[in-house]
Amino acid sequence: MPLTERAVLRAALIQADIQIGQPEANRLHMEVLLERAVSAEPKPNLLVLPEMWNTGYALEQIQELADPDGRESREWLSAFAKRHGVTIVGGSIAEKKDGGIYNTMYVFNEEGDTTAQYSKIHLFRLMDEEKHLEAGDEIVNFALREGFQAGASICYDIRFPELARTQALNGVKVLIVPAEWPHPRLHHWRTLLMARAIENQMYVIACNRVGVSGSTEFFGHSLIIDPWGEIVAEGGEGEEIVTGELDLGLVDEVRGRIPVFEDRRPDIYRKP
Ligand SMILES: NC(=O)CCC(=O)C(=O)O
Repeated sequence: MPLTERAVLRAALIQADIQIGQPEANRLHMEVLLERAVSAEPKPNLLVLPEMWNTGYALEQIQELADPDGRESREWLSAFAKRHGVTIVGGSIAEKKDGGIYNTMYVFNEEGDTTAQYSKIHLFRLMDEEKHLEAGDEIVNFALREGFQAGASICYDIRFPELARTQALNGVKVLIVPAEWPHPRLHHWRTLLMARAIENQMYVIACNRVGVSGSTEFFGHSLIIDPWGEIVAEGGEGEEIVTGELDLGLVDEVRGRIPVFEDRRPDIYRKP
């Protein structure tokens, strides 16, 4: 679908490798990649990092490695957002809070203010998350631009269509998904993200890590999918910055073309 003169948002997804259990090395590496992203022409206005970028899945040591109240990660991301005048969806980090560890996303606006905080609500048993982490219990939406609401979702969350649908019903036009999603489930990753975009007629922006951790290989394939289900950008399997433009008018246009939200029958869905 051709872009018109309408407002666009330029997104850059930081498809990075992550060193397991090395928060300082990971922050320094992310800084290099973020600097590279903002020096591109045209400059992006939205940066998205992958899931658990500070520690990776170092769950056995997570009590010692997690960032207390996310303070260090937040200070650094906030300063970066303000310095470069960009919005940052800070992937997620291992955050130590109230005696537990959460898989938490922070969002910063162009002034560096925190505009949202979301803790992953569906913990992934195949990677032992439920043994070491606490689940969040709140759905989080936030404004990226006036009239352009985003919904937070982390990795495994995309297997639960109720979440994205609830967000769409509450005005969300773009779903943002940091991930650490490995082989051999590339087909699931691409299909689920595509389905969330098409069924909810929303943009989906998903930033996955690359690299190997123990016997687990992460495949990247970060994606920007438009509300019609077209792929705007897709990464390969190596480290890279995946960029693409979001046409802020396209969601309403697609929702007008096929009026899915008007044709829903919630009265019937509730019947046993
Ligand atoms: N980090 C995750 O939540 C991984 C989810 C995943 O791999 C899946 O298949 O679901």
